[in-house]
Amino acid sequence: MISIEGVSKTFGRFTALEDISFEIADGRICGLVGYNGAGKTTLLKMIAGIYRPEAGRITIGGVPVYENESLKRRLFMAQDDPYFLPQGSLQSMALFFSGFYPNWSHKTYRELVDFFELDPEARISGFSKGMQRQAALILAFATMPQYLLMDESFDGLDLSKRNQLKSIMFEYMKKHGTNIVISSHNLRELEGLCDYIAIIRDKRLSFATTVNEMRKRRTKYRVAFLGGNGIEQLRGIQARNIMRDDDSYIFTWDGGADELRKRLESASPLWITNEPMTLEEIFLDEMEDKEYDIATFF
Ligand SMILES: Nc1ncnc2c1ncn2[C@@H]1O[C@H](COP(=O)(O)OP(=O)(O)OP(=O)(O)O)[C@@H](O)[C@H]1O
Repeated sequence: MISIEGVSKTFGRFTALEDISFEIADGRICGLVGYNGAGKTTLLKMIAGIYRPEAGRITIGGVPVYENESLKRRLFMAQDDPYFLPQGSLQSMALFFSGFYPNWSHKTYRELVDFFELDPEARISGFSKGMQRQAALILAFATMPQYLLMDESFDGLDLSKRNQLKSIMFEYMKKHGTNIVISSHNLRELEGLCDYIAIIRDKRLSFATTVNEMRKRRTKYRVAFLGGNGIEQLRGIQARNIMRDDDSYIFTWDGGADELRKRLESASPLWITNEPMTLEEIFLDEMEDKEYDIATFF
């Protein structure tokens, strides 16, 4: 269990994160989501024990992680800008990591090198961005971490490699019941992968919940009105993200269909249907972006 209790982080006078609290149970794949600059990397670095929180505390399996050497050897953070030894190859990195991580598996390392078809003797700095990402992931999994923190790990990978990475994550999770936290600003990437989501917004935790609960929070409806127009009624019931689509409106609303039918009665709805929301739609709905009049920019 990863437990984050009232955690804040400042850099000089700048507050990056404020009073974050949530728990990630063992065996979960948690998606840490937020826009650019939301504080995802900062939080991951605190979970990894790289940064010390100014307030609050983070424990893993009940013990604090900061300056906890033995815990850090069972945990791996696959950074967005992975570290490699200067002039390092996969082989030299494997040697380097095998000395630090007691669970290092040379078998897993060899399997993954073959799987990704990378040359273990080549200089990693000569690899493309996507290949460097793959090299970092090979090393990450070969340390056989009990806790795996992944910062934007899908970035730079092509579609087939992304799918392969998802399969590897599932397989690793199935065999080792590890705890994986993956940050992303792309919910589409996390669909079908994560069973727990934490959203950071304006330096604070917006919410952290299971994906099932998240889907129950909000429903996307489609409604058609007799006579075509019902926008005022929809605004009146605080429908969100209202969009017109031919003769119907699509919007999100927090309540159930029966209640909605009752609330819209005066506008004579012809029919009301609901549709499943993707994680991305729930995220965008939650973020409620400011509206800009882009036409005035130029
Ligand atoms: N070492 C640092 N020194 C000063 N400010 C920092 C430092 N690291 C992060 N910040 C600031 O903290 C905020 C959060 O940054 P962070 O990298 O955690 O965001 P992020 O959610 O990972 O963003 P992105 O999706 O763009 O990678 C940003 O405003 C950033 O400028």
